[in-house]
Amino acid sequence: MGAGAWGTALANAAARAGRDVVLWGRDGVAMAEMARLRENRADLPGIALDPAVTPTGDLAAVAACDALLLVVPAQACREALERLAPLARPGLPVISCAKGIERGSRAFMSEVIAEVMPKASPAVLSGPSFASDVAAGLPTAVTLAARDAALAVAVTRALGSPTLRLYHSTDVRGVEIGGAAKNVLAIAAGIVAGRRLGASAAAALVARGFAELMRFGRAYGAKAETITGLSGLGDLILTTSGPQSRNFAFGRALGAGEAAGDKLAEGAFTAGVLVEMAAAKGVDVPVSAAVDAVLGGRISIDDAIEALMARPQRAEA
Ligand SMILES: NC(=O)C1=CN([C@@H]2O[C@H](COP(=O)(O)OP(=O)(O)OC[C@H]3O[C@@H](n4cnc5c(N)ncnc54)[C@H](OP(=O)(O)O)[C@@H]3O)[C@@H](O)[C@H]2O)C=CC1
Ligand SMILES: O=C(CO)COP(=O)(O)O
Repeated sequence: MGAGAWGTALANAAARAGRDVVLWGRDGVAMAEMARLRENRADLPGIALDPAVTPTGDLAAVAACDALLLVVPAQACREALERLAPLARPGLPVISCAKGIERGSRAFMSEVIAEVMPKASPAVLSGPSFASDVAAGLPTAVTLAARDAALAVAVTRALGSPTLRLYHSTDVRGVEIGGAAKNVLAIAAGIVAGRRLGASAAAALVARGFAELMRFGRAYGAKAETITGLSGLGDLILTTSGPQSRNFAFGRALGAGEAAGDKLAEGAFTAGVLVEMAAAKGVDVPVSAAVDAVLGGRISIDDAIEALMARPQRAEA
């Protein structure tokens, strides 16, 4: 469910793993066009759809599947699931591939799934993986987590291929936290690049960003090995590395004083709720808080940088 860049890339990846794939998008006309062209021209131009992928706007075709990959933006997951819920069978594995936390409810995606489809079996797929890389069949490794260990292994087997390697885990919360938080930190890394603060500042940002990701993860029950794994450190490295990341590109435009464009930057939606959740547990997340304050117009970029540098000296932790 979700026929954007990542949904289309995962459809191709699943087909490459030998699955028959239904790719559902909410715009029936666009899906008919995708079926005719055998390409997602808007979000993944130049990549042919695998013959085993069937684009559709018909939700009933989704409900008939053995497993569902939920690949709409985090803030849209609840609405998408509410449309599907009346048609879905009990026990349907629902694998969240979105990277974010729901605003207002402060719910992680597995919690949204459990609320809207209490009889489904939730799982989460996350890790360093640009849609264009996965769609092109470049070697990629991600984590698949489900509280039900057997489900995590089964999905790993169903989606794994010579170019997509999945590691299984039962640390659902840890995998969700890494995917959501790294987007906020990627915006910060982009701002550093856009402001031309230099390679040393960029490295310091990633290291201190990782420290706050660790603290936040610990407070919300993540395992340390998950935060240091593919879905945490791995994805943080990828998305803070350059403008192929939309979150980084969004931050870079902000830092350079340019218009940010209209591509999805999940970190802009997650920053505020992440900072609220950190405050609720007394966790210090200065980089994310600075991003949130800049996005909210409460501080200028230059003042935010100055404030980060002027924080009281402390032991490194
Ligand atoms: N792109 C990437 O490299 C990766 C992305 N992700 C994550 O995957 C998620 C989706 O990202 P991505 O595919 O790249 O984003 P895109 O912007 O490319 O696509 C989002 C898709 O979701 C659809 N959509 C939006 N709102 C709804 C809704 N309420 N109901 C149904 N469909 C909806 C959009 O439809 P419409 O066109 O009609 O608006 C669009 O097809 C994000 O959380 C992202 O962080 C994770 C890993 C890699
Ligand atoms: O999550 C991603 C790669 O793992 C994609 O990052 P962006 O959404 O910043 O492009």
